[in-house]
Amino acid sequence: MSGPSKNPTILEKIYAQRRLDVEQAKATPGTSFEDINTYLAMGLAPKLIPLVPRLKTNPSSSSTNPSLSLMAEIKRASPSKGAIAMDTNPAQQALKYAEAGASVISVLTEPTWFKGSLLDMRLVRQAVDQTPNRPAILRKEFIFEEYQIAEARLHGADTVLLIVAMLTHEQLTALYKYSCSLGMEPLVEVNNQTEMMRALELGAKVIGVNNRNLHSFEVDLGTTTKLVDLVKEKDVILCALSGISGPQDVRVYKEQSVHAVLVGEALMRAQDTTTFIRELLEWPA
Ligand SMILES: O=P(O)(O)OC[C@@H](O)[C@@H](O)c1c[nH]c2ccccc12
Repeated sequence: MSGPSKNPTILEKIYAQRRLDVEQAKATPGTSFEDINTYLAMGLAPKLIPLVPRLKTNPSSSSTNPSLSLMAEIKRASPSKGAIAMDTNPAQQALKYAEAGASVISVLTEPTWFKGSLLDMRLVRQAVDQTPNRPAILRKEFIFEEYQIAEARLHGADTVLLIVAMLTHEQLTALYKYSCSLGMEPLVEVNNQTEMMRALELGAKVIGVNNRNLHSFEVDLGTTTKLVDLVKEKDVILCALSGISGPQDVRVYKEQSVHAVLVGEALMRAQDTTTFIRELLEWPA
């Protein structure tokens, strides 16, 4: 990302803070990059599952009229909404997501604006570990260094988010390769046509279109729709991210052959998570 600007956007602010956080973690005895690599080499990271096949199965995928897959997010708070669900227990919430049929559980690990942590992600992973056909765990984070990817793997992630808008071509390529080398196909996030072209050039197999512009916070569900044609006939799993609140939103994406939706706030606020998920995706009871 370009240097500090006078009126930094929220993405720039988070990025600047995350750089400091990562420097501190790397300088802390016990969590240096060398330590993390040693732990990984010792085989201390929990076993992973591959993202692509997991995204292709959901409670309706064997029916004649299959629905989309769900990436369900654990999100306590956000910079645009403030507190969302401060008292929700991530492990309990994750179990509900798993039992309802989510393919992926996304866990925000950013502490300052999203009030998340690596511990949240680790406990989510432990909670769903023994569930049948467990969901893949996504580290939802602002990633700019290999260190954060190694950390994700050690703490039980199966995949990580890479935000194209935040990374130079060199960074994006290196981080994508590194993540794949650890067995994790990343979710590559784009917000417009130029970014989509970059994701495709990279060879990304799972691409998420963020309907929320991370600089301005504006949400437009049509952002995904506009980019659908660019992945037609390609071996890419296309996911719509952000601002999805009801079955009508999902139905539109289904008609456009979007493969998955990532939902945070609406799930965190739902009174009855299980029923909400079934209705949202129009899955069989
Ligand atoms: O809560 P929503 O509107 O359903 O959105 C979820 C998710 O898409 C959003 O949390 C998100 C998408 N990309 C991100 C990058 C960083 C942090 C958060 C995000």
